[in-house]
Amino acid sequence: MKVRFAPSPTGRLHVGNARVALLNWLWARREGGAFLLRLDDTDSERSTAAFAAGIEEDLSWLGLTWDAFARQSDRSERYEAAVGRLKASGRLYACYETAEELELKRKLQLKSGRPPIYDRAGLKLTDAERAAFEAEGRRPHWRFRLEATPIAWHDLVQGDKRFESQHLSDPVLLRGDGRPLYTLSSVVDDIELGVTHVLRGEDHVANTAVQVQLFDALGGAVPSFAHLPLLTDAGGQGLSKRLGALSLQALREDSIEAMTINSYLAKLGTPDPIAPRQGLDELVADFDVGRFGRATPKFDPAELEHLNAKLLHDMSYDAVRPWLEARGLTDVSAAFWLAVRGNLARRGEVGLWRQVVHGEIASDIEEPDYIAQAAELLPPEPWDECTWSLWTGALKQATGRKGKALFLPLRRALTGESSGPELAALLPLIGREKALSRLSAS
Ligand SMILES: Nc1ncnc2c1ncn2[C@@H]1O[C@H](COP(=O)(O)OP(=O)(O)OP(=O)(O)O)[C@@H](O)[C@H]1O
Repeated sequence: MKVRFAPSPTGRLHVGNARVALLNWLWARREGGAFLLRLDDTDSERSTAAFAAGIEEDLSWLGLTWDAFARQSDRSERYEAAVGRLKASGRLYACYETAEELELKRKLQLKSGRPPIYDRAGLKLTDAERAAFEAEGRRPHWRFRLEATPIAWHDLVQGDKRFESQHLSDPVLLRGDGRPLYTLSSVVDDIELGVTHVLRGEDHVANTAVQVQLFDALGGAVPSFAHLPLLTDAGGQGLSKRLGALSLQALREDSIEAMTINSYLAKLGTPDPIAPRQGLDELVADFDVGRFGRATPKFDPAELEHLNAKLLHDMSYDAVRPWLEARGLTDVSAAFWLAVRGNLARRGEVGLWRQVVHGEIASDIEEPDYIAQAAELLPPEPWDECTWSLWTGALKQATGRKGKALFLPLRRALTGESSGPELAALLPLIGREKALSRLSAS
C-alpha cells in the first residue's frame, strides 16, 4: 500500500491540509504501507521554494515523516511522455477556441437550456481547419476524449459514486503554453510512483471522475479513493493556504502542542471521542478510514485550547525533558513538572511556576496576624508531600479556620497567586527557608 500527500507550495499548510496529511500518514502506518510527500509545484507563478520548505517544516513538526519524496517540477519529461502516448492513441485532441469563444459557447448553451458541456468542436476539425488556426498564430490546448461509459467507483468515505461521462466536458490536460494540468500530472505520478490509495479532500471528486478514465487510458491500475469533506473554521468559512488562516505555523507560534493538533484532527469528523494522545502510535492503533463521515467538520480553536491543556496535564516528564533542557530549565525536576503540569494551558507557563518555586515573588498578605501564626507553626525540615497537611492541620486546630479561610491566605502569601498547583506538592519544592521569608514579608 502506498499513499501520498500532494500539496501545492503556494502558502503555509492549514489545519485542513494537515488533516489530509495526518490521515494519509496514519493509514500508511496502520497498513504497513508507505507515505509519499509530493509537491505539486508546477504552478511556477504561485509556488515558491520557501513555501515548499515551510511544508516540510510543518509536517516534520507534526511528526509526519515521509518514506518517499517527489517534486512535480522535476518530472516534466514524464508528463510529456504521457501526453505523447495519449495523442498517439487518439485520446488527446487539439482545440483552438480562445477563452472568450468558450465563454460565449457556454452562455449560448445556458440560454437555450442546454448544459454547458464542451461541444467537442476540436474533435471535428479537418486538417485544413487546424492548419488555418495555426496560420493565424493560434496555439492549441489539448482535451482528453472521455469514453461514453459510466464512471463509477466505491469511495471509502462517500460510498458508491457514479458519473455519466456524457454529462462531463472533456477536460483540458495540456494548456496552450504546453504545461500539463494537475488532472494529468497527478495521474502520471500516481501510476509511476505506485500510489494505491488516494485520500484527499472532496474538492477533488470531479477530478477523480475524469481521472478514473485517465488511469485506464495510461494503462495504470485505478487506485482506491477516499474523499473527505473540507474542514471549515469555527464560523463555517472555508480555509485556503493563500489566506493563512489556521495555519500550522501560527498554531505552533501560539505554543499549541503538535500532538494536540494530531489528536484533534485524527478524530474530528468521526463518532469517536476526541481525547489527548501523547504519541502518534496511539493514533495509528485505532485509525480506520471507514469512521470518517460526510458532514463538514468545523475546526474549533476553543476545543483545541481545551485539548491542549488536557494533553499537558498528562504529559510525562520524559516527554518534556528535551524541551526543558534545550532552554536551560534544568531546575525543573520530575517532581516539579508533575506538581505544575495540571495547571498549564501552554508548556511555556512552566516559567511562571519556576519563578514561584525558584525565583522571587511578591507575597500577597492580607491577614498578617494569621500569616504570622502560620509562620510560627511551619514544621521543621525535612519536608515531603505530607508537610502541607501536617502544617494546615496544626493551623486549623490553633485558629479554628477551615476551608478557603484556612488555605487561601497561605496560597497567596506563598505563591502570590490565588490559584495554582496543589500546595502539598509545591511546598516541599519551595522549601522552608523561602516559605518562611514569604510568610514574614509583611
Ligand atoms: N479545508 C480543507 N479541509 C480538508 N482538506 C483540505 C482543505 N483544503 C484543502 N484540502 C486538501 O489538502 C490537500 C492539499 O491541497 P492543496 O495544496 O490544493 O490545498 P488548498 O488549501 O486547497 O490550496 P490553495 O488554498 O492554495 O488552493 C488536498 O488533498 C486537498 O483536498
